[in-house]
Amino acid sequence: MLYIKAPAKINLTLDVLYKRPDNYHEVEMVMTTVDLADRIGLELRKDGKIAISSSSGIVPEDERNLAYQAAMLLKNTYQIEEGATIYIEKEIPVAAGLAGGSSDAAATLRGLNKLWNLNLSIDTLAELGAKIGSDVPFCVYGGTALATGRGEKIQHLPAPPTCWVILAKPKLGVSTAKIYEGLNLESIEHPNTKQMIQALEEKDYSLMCKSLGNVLETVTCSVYPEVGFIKEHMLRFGVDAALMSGSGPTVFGFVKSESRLNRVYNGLKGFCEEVYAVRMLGKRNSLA
Ligand SMILES: C[C@@](CO)(OP(=O)(O)O)[C@H](O)COP(=O)(O)OP(=O)(O)OC[C@H]1O[C@@H](n2ccc(N)nc2=O)[C@H](O)[C@@H]1O
Ligand SMILES: Nc1ncnc2c1ncn2[C@@H]1O[C@H](COP(=O)(O)OP(=O)(O)O)[C@@H](O)[C@H]1O
Repeated sequence: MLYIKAPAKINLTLDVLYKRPDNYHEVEMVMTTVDLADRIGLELRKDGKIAISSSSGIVPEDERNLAYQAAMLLKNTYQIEEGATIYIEKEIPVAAGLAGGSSDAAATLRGLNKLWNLNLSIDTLAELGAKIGSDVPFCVYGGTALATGRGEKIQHLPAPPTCWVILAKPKLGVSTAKIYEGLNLESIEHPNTKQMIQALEEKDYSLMCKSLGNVLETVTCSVYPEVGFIKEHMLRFGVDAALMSGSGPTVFGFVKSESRLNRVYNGLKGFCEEVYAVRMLGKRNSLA
């Protein structure tokens, strides 16, 4: 069995520039991977079938699964006769703004590239990934990047300064499409993407904290007040900065010291079931 790690992402910034004629939004986002990851196991099948099984209980195990779509895309594009059984050990909360499905699809592309001896470059895998979802190309590369277009154009950036990341997910799932739809383009408060990039280049922790911003946050908070409630409490318990990731509902916060990490973690655990304390990953994925 071949195992591939599929890490979650967080959005350090998420800006929307305009709505495109194809109904996607033109975005500008700084994204980075964190050490909260699904594990994808891949096994060769001689019968040509793609089969999915998952530890989650809630993600679909058929053609709706993004890992299944990734496998079929590779199989059809390169006329592969072999198949694969794909085991998904789910650690990343589902529909949480952490790109769990996209990361599973990206890991499947990287893994099957090896299992089926395709020798495709990472850029080719990222290009294919864009056909599955806007976040898949970033997840193919991992690390830290500026994503533009509908999210599929990737420019690599330096890793963020080291710190702890606390993630808290209220008990609800969010539809990304609905949140983008709810955005009022006239009243957007744009984050300072350039300043965030400068913070990464200079490894300036406090500038990174100051530059966090996500235009979807107010939309999700107005539909789900729990998200704002969690963010408020995270800040009150002592994180240096906090923000909702992607379309939500997960909120992340940064701290430097382990003692503060414990205080925030324990405080949040009092009323939120799903809380994680992880490190940024920093490093980009290599080919499997
Ligand atoms: C908001 C973000 C931020 O990283 O992440 P999540 O909250 O999903 O993790 C992404 O833009 C989500 O990317 P992803 O989840 O891959 O989206 P897709 O499957 O491509 O699109 C789902 C739907 O979201 C809307 N969408 C997505 C991307 C984009 N740039 N503009 C959009 O309007 C469209 O309505 C689309 O039909
Ligand atoms: N491998 C997968 N893991 C998680 N969700 C998946 C997967 N494949 C398809 N999905 C579907 O994709 C939707 C979004 O899930 P996910 O990628 O976890 O969230 P987000 O887009 O908020 O980051 C869910 O409704 C889920 O049913």
